[in-house]
Amino acid sequence: MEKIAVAENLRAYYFIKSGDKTTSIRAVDNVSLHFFENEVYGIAGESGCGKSTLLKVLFGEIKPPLKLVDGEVVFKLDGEEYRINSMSLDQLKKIRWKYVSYVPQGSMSVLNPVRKIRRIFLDVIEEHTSMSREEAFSRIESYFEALGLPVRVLDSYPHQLSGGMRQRVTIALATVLNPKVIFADEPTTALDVVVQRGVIQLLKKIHKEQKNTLVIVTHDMGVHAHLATRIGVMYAGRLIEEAETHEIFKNPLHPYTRFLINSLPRFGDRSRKEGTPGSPPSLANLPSGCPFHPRCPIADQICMEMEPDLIEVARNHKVACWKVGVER
Ligand SMILES: Nc1ncnc2c1ncn2[C@@H]1O[C@H](COP(=O)(O)OP(=O)(O)OP(=O)(O)O)[C@@H](O)[C@H]1O
Repeated sequence: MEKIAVAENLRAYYFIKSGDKTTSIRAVDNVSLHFFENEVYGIAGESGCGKSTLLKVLFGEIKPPLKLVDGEVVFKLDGEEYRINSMSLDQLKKIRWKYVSYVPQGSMSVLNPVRKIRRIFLDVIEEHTSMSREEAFSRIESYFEALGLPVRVLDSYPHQLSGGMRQRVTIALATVLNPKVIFADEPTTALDVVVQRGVIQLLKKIHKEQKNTLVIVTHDMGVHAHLATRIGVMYAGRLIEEAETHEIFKNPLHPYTRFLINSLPRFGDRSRKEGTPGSPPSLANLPSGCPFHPRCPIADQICMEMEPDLIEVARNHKVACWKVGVER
């Protein structure tokens, strides 16, 4: 399988000024990963672990107070290399939508409230292709039909749609030009379970037909189980475990990953699920050693003192934990 994007040693911090003091929030800290062509890569972890920030860095959307302190992201698109963190906004615009697209958290932010949906699609197609207006209209309608979305939605304004339909329209918009890579940030959050299922089916359908790379951020391990080929688990701005999805669920090695999986409700099990005790640390003031140690049931002295590296402990299975192989 070919790699379509490689990120090395990413460090991205928010620098917050208050008086003459500047606090750095280390939202992404030394993250290296890659994505293959035609895979679904799931980024998991609780709220505040740095998932959305990582997605922004991967997409090249870095604005103050966020700053890329170290590392770079390289995409390989149609045989050309793109070092996106050193590209100008104009250069980035040329690859966005057509090659790399982004579904941000909250579907309203990308849908212009004063334009009908058809017009919003037309704007994107006209800006990024040389299609005639007629071709664009027919492309939009046939894409809606292919995705099983009602064509009448095209004549609505965003606020006239339900939250679930808006989210599906946002996903359709991000994929209408058949991009090679799609980044989706919490696409199912804040939707009820039935609507969530529709959004997951839509993402699956698009991925199956377009064979692009989908990178999906969600705290919901159930969504990852349904969609992802591989999963990277984030904690305190770091990648702490990465493996193929079936391996993560069958053999989770990091105690944090086990917590995430154990807190998933199981079919037919009505017992109350235990969440992970405690909450993630402040990224402005991390504990010493392994950042998970204050919440970890198996932490010992070394975990309090030294941070473990992310290492490959089995084929395609990486974990950052001192205790792996010592105690399960
Ligand atoms: N614009 C910002 N300015 C300052 N700090 C920020 C900003 N955006 C995010 N942060 C901080 O960066 C850290 C990581 O946030 P991020 O949104 O990346 O996490 P997340 O895992 O995606 O969580 P969520 O699902 O809640 O968005 C958090 O501590 C958050 O408070």
